Amino acid sequence: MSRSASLGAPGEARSVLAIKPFRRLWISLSLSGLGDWLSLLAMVSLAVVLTRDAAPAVPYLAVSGVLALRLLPWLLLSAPAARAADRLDPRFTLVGADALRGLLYLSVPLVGRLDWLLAAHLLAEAAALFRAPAKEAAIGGLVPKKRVAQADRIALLAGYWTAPVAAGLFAVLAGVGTVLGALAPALAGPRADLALYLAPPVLLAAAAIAWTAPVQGRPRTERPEKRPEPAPEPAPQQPAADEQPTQEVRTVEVDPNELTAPIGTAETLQVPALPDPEEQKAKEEARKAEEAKRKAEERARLRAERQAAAEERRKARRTGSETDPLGTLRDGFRSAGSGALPRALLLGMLGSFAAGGALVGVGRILADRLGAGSAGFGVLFGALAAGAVLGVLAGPRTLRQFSRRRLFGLALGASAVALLLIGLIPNMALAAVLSLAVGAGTGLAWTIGLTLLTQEADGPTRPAIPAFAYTAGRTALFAAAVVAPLPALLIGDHTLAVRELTYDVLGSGVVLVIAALAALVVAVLCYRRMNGEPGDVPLVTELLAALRGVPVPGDKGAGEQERPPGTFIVLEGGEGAGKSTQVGQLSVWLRDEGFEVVTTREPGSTRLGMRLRALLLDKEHTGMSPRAEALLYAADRADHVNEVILPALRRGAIVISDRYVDSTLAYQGAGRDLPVSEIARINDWATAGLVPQLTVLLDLPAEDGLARLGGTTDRIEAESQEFHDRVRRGFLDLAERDAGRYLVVDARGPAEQITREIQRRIRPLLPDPVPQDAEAITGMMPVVKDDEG
Ligand SMILES: Nc1ncnc2c1ncn2[C@@H]1O[C@H](COP(=O)(O)OP(=O)(O)OP(=O)(O)O)[C@@H](O)[C@H]1O
Ligand SMILES: Cc1cn([C@H]2C[C@H](O)[C@@H](COP(=O)(O)O)O2)c(=O)[nH]c1=O
Repeated sequence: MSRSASLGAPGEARSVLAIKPFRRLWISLSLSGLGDWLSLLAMVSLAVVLTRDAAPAVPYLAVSGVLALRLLPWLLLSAPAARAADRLDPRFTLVGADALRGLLYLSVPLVGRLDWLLAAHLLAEAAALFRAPAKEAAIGGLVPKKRVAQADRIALLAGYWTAPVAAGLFAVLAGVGTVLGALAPALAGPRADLALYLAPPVLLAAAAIAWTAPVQGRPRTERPEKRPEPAPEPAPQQPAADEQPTQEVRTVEVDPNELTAPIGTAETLQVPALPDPEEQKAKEEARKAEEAKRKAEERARLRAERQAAAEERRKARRTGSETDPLGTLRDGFRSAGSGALPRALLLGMLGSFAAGGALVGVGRILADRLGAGSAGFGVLFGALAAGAVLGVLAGPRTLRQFSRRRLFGLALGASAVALLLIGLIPNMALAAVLSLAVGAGTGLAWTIGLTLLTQEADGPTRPAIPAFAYTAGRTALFAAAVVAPLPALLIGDHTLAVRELTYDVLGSGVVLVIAALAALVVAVLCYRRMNGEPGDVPLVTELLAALRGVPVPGDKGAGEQERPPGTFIVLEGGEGAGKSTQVGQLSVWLRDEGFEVVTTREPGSTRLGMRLRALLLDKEHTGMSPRAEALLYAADRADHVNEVILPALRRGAIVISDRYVDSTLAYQGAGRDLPVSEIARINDWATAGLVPQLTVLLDLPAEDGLARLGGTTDRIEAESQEFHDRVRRGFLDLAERDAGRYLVVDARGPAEQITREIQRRIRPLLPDPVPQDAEAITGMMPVVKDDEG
């Protein structure tokens, strides 16, 4: 199955990053992302360090508070912040927000008090909310319109590849700080931890680079959408007030024709001096009237453009995870969460993020209990983030031949088991390795889940799915991280002693065990929902075959041959039922979805078939013996399967055939009154047992279908009304006997409605999503940071 190229393909990323001004902005965004992660780690760590000597409950509450301050402002204040940021200059906003955050985070270890830590963290988080719309505006001003989507995605990636890097740096510096503290007591203490001072310079560097990036210096609300046509004659006078660019636009190194730019100067008429004052006055008045009219038109055009731009922004807001997370969640649950499969996918994805969130929430305290302090937290966090990135990247390539749905459930289960072991075995090295596994399972499940969820969604709601999933995932992760320290506090730490053996029961460990068990239940539920039907190939058989890269033996539906990987769909029905119409509609839809689709029909889709078709339908052969007729149709089919259908299915294509075996069973069996079982046997042999996964029967009274055809009739169409009635009943009998394989549709309805009904039935049969595209979708992996995702 072929799929369209992904936005995130490396070649495309390179081509967007080749735009120098954007590259500079991207470096700034990446540093800002790095600073985000570093500051989160530093604040959580410092909160624990500063409260070490307080009552035992305080460190837990402090960690919970720090994490809550990352979640709540984003959830509740993003929309008003975005509205305010729309009025600000994007460059100043980017620079100001990062510089302010840098200074705030620098002040926190210097002041060294929990109350200031929380206040500064809140202010910094609030400042960060202004960055998302500014970033959006900046990107729009730096790259050609057609590249904006790619640039957005690449900017988003900056938000999560930086996570493991930040955690690694944090762990190393925290380790170095510990060693220095041991060597020189003056360098010990909460304020001396080097890792706490890393975020500020990184954020300040991000601000400095954003300052030098040629970001278009105008608020988003004032950015015109289109470059105007140059005026035919340059005007000597000033344009009207609302035509003036609000600020000078800096030159950027991209194709100027593709960029947005300010409205140009107004056009005026050159008026030659005339000797006759009356005539001159009349001409002057006409010129003024003309000019007033032109200005009014220009103003109306500008107003319409602004309204359209504002409307576009409002629409974007509705799905904007960064600018309206609450709205995104509300709309997303409504559109993506209906149906058993989407619900199971969402439950699994959010469950695994919540489990990962629990690890983030108790990670710092757990690392302390395991004697690894800030460095240990950095390692746990880094392993979790690196695992998630690996899971996302490897997801599409993992066990390509294995069912994605089963793999989704298995990835969730593996992640839950790894978390369970972290909770049960209090060992830092093991916890680090297992955190990597938790992250990888979560990342893998995320990739698969998001792709399946997108595939399940209806066309119009589809584009909003990644933003929704990202917002929901991030909310689940942070909500779990905020809550997790609280039960850990209630449970407390205990030591169990059985003779000489002791076992440390850590409150944070118990929380992880509880989270893991909940995640395991979710994994089992999802696996059962995803696992297809009874009679499917057993899991172990499929897994072993996928690991060895060989076809699955004994797969359901295999006849004399192994079942090819593609999908075989047949449309059946009487004359004029609308089969060709629906084949056309379905192929357009599926090609749009990125699948390779082969449409075909019987009789007459091969060279031999064309000759057979001519023989069969030619009225010259009226009275042909029914057995000869059945055999000729079977002969056409044998050639058709061999030449067209099987090769396409082996390539993994979706084959949609207009008529197949059931037509012979209905026409020659019921219509000509031949024994249906004998015809079935002949056809089974002719097709080597190839049975479609789905047969759509378009059911229509025979006279209605024949009336639709009009014009001349062929040998079969010209048969009596009774013959066609028997054919119709023949089809309905077949459908009744094999209901699982059939979809019977009332073909009297409008064609569009029929298409939708068939689409609903086909969707679950579609092949598992294939890698390349999944990468485009999974660029939305939720991350713990805020604005770049
Ligand atoms: N749902 C529908 N409602 C009304 N007219 C329809 C509908 N679907 C198709 N038609 C019209 O009916 C005629 C026959 O449609 P179509 O060729 O798709 O049917 P068919 O089943 O492939 O016919 P045949 O049996 O000849 O292969 C065409 O003119 C088509 O535009
Ligand atoms: C496959 C098949 C077809 N027929 C009949 C049904 C139709 O009258 C023609 C095919 O023409 P269409 O308009 O292209 O559908 O052939 C049949 O009698 N038996 C068959 O197996």
